Amino acid sequence: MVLIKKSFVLFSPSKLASARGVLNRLYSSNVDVPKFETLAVSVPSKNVFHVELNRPKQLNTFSKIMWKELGVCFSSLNDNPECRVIVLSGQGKHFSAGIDFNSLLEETSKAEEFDDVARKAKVLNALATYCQDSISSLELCLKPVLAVVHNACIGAGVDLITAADMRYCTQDAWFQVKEVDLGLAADVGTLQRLPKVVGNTSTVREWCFTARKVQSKEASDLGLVTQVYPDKDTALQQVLEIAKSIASKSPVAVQMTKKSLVYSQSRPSQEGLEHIKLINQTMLQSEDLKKAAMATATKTETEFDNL
Ligand SMILES: CC/C=C\C=C\CC(=O)SCCNC(=O)CCNC(=O)[C@H](O)C(C)(C)COP(=O)(O)OP(=O)(O)OC[C@H]1O[C@@H](n2cnc3c(N)ncnc32)[C@H](O)[C@@H]1OP(=O)(O)O
Repeated sequence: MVLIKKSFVLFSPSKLASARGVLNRLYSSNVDVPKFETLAVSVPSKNVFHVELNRPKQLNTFSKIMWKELGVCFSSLNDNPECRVIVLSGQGKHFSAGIDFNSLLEETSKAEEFDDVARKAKVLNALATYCQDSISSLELCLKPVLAVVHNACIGAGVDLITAADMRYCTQDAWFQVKEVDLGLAADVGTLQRLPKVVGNTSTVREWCFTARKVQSKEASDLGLVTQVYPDKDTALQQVLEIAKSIASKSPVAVQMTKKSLVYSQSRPSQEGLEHIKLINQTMLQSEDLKKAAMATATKTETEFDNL
């Protein structure tokens, strides 16, 4: 039960959730919200979009259509001026149980239609590209992506969250780079991004070579997640507050910050510095700089136009 001090009214969590749902629909009805079969997209607060993996019965496993829709979703949110920040979570019992085994078998068996190794390889290369592009769409999207993980986050789930900007989780969350147990080397981003996210190659290699479960505390201690919350509702509420704070800032500043961070993460500092100079020779002329500087100097609030 939650006490709302001003009116001394007691609201049950279910009433609060339903009030949140109403607000959610209110914002969603006024803006352009993409619709998908495997994802649920809503707008819980101004300029904040919430993308939920929406295959709860299948434990949010990655099917062919979900790979596709993730790419389309993040690309369309990148282009949507109303969207300034994205919260990513999963519906149902688990965040994600990784790739859908049935879909993996179906797609890899397409290579068997050919006798020749080069033709088979071309089919499998195209499959990896399809999945890689889906995951990379989070990184290419200029709007910060805040992932909220609960319970299991396995295989492709880890690929997905390591392409997000920030990660948060619940106490019951656990992570597993499971691919070696399936006789695979992970190939859609974990091996490239996880060592950079965590910054500890020895431990990351242990996770990848042993496929052991990494519990939320270890994930937090190692920096895979920024914060551990007691449960999913609390996690979503708190992360939404962080998202709202980001959404209130200049979208020019936020998006160019992401562009520069992503560009610089695998390049020498000097190249990153040249890159941001080129960006800012334009962006320093934006009205956002004047507005933000004035608001800071006068200790007032300001609003920025969508970008
Ligand atoms: C080009 C390639 C690109 C990407 C490659 C990515 C590789 C990966 O993602 S590797 C990881 C693959 N995933 C797994 O190995 C997860 C296996 N599942 C589990 O460990 C568990 O099921 C669980 C996720 C921990 C959930 O446990 P629990 O809550 O106890 O539920 P279960 O009873 O075990 O499962 C319920 C139901 O779901 C089926 N299922 C589970 N995982 C998958 C899956 N990945 N694909 C398809 N189906 C899955 C499970 O078999 C059960 O089915 P029933 O019919 O109800 O028995």
